[in-house]
Amino acid sequence: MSLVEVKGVSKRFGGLTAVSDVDLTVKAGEVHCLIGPNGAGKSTLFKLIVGLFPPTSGSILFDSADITAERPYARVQRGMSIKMQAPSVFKELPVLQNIQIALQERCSGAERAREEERLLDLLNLTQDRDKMAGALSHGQQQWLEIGMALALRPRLLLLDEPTAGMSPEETFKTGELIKSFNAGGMTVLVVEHDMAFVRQIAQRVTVLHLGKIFARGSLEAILQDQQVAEIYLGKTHAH
Ligand SMILES: Nc1ncnc2c1ncn2[C@@H]1O[C@H](COP(=O)(O)OP(=O)(O)OP(=O)(O)O)[C@@H](O)[C@H]1O
Repeated sequence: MSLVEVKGVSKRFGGLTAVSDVDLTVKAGEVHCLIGPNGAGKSTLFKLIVGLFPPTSGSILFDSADITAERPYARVQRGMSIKMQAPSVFKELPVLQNIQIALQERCSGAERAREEERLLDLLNLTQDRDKMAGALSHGQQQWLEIGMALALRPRLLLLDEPTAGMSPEETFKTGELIKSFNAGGMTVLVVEHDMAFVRQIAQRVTVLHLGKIFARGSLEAILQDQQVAEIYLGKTHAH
């Protein structure tokens, strides 16, 4: 079953077509990675799916409902949760309070207390619960923000370059974290540059290039495609 269907979507900024007639399906229960060289249109497509931009043309379905005209908050209510590229935790507040803010809409009382503990444990932040979020390492801040996105118990978790600025160890831990959410049934769509990370987590991959779908399938199949290697892999190391 498809959870997200992007149908013939384009996005133009003045004379520039950032996303051009894209069809993309994210199946329920999969980890799907969106890859491609700089400027390929990945972040734009991501923002179209979460409703931060309206498409110039085309439609977007979530769980078979047409959400093309819906605002981001309505998409969140349907079960989407997003983590943008730069961490945006409340740095001047303790870790626990960041989690509490994220949970306040969904639960209260004893249930909230249980959820706080579950999330802190999942993110490996139990020891750091009273630290100011701004005092955490960059990787831990990214995890805290992923935890805040998870507080909504989304059906679809959308992550834009979740490993940006992370050490290889932090990147690996992030991959294991994503795999554990997915094992619990969550669908995950990730924009990512780091191919080792994509290999660690992706069940299916879509390659964007110059705003168009260039290839899709398993990472193994895509890596055997010479053209993908030329347009993407040759450049990714320079990123
Ligand atoms: N708000 C905007 N206004 C005008 N042009 C934009 C806007 N957002 C993106 N673009 C342009 O659209 C194209 C695609 O950009 P986008 O950020 O989606 O690519 P990307 O694949 O995410 O790149 P990167 O890997 O560098 O983040 C680029 O040419 C970019 O300059």
